[in-house]
Amino acid sequence: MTTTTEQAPDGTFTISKRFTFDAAHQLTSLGPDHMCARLHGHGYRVEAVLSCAEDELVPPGFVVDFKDLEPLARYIKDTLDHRNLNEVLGFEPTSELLARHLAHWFLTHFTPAVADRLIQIRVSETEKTWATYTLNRRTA
Ligand SMILES: Nc1nc2c(c(=O)[nH]1)N=C([C@H](O)[C@H](O)COP(=O)(O)OP(=O)(O)OP(=O)(O)O)CN2
Repeated sequence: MTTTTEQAPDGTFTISKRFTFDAAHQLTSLGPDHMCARLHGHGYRVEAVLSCAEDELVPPGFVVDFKDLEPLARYIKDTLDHRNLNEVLGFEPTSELLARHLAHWFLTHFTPAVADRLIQIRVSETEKTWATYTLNRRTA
């Protein structure tokens, strides 16, 4: 039987979109004995995660149109892709701090209709690792 809106369980919709870039970095504060203190590169993956309640969906049933996230792709390509992150970011470029940086950029460059739905930015340097920055959203 088809589930109608009235029969649907109470829940929250979440979407995510993945972006990729290649960059070099070194974590100089780790000290010379740590391999990540040496200049090296990663094929980075970034995921933006957005969420809203059912009554906040926009037609035809989107949290946000995936296409509307294109400015984040452009920022990543223009600013981070094929760069040395130590040269373009003003902080030690760990996955965690990069995730927070991208969340801040997202909140300050998207319209509220999109920015208000961001809940997480996730950054991966390798197949096995992810760092997540989760926004502390206050509910009224
Ligand atoms: N919490 C964090 N730990 C580490 C970060 C980070 O951003 N956040 N970054 C690094 C280095 O950049 C390193 O290149 C990646 O670390 P690691 O996963 O240990 O590297 P490997 O792929 O070589 O790991 P193996 O388990 O040996 O395959 C370090 N730590």
